Amino acid sequence: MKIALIGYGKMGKTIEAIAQHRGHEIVLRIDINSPHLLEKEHLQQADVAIEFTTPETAYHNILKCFAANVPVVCGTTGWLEQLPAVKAQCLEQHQAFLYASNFSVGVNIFFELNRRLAELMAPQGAYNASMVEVHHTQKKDAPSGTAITLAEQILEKLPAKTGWVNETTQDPALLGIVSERTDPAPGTHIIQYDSPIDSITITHTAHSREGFAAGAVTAAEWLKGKKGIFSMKDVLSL
Ligand SMILES: NC(=O)C1=CN([C@@H]2O[C@H](COP(=O)(O)OP(=O)(O)OC[C@H]3O[C@@H](n4cnc5c(N)ncnc54)[C@H](OP(=O)(O)O)[C@@H]3O)[C@@H](O)[C@H]2O)C=CC1
Ligand SMILES: O=C(O)C1=N[C@H](C(=O)O)C[C@H](O)C1
Repeated sequence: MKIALIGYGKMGKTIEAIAQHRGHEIVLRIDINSPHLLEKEHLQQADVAIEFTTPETAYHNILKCFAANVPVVCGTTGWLEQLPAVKAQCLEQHQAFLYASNFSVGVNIFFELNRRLAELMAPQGAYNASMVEVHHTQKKDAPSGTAITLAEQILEKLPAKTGWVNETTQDPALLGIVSERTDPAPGTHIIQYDSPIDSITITHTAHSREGFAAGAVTAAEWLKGKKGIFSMKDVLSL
């Protein structure tokens, strides 16, 4: 498969190594210094584009892929307010788009555990839910995209919580998400349910970026030749 890498930073380089190891060819490496490579005549060399850039640039890059008729796998976080517009454009232009706040198999299983745990906790008024996410100091967004996905799942299942805040809170109606930045930290997410009697904690710890990158390559392999809007739930049949 021919892959265009949009964003050639920590994730772009890890994806390159895994994709090449699996026999794929990287036909374009696009970073902030090579915006001309986002034009149709270059992008259409690729079977699929994998986009890991910045919150400010993801939206524009994805629309460039649609314009070139290239399916796009996107892992950039911190631009969720533009996601509905991207999905609308994808459908209108009959394109293919797969977004995940986290591509690792482990986190996608953790998402299922989180949903089920919140469901079990819904009638248990004695417990208060909270979250901690830990990432490296170069991370631009907080809370992490993964933390927002986890929070949305909890809000869907726990009627006691009506919103989330990116700090500790004494308000029982709010889910507090604490963001810690330290090095090295590829990504840790901790969900806690505390009562006066006991606590339940579930944790996912990434040991490197390999899981995210391998998942993104798997998603690209899966997306090639498809049209529509997809997620890792489709790829992993969860
Ligand atoms: N969904 C998931 O599983 C994961 C998502 N992420 C997310 O992926 C994103 C990237 O992470 P990471 O690789 O660690 O970050 P990096 O900062 O290491 O890489 C981002 C890259 O994007 C480049 N870039 C900036 N603007 C543009 C542009 N307009 N066009 C093309 N490239 C551009 C940057 O170039 P320059 O350095 O020159 O500015 C840099 O090389 C983040 O949003 C992060 O949260 C990260 C890990 C997993
Ligand atoms: O920026 C990162 O590094 C990561 N970002 C994603 C997120 O915001 O959730 C996924 C992973 O946690 C690493």
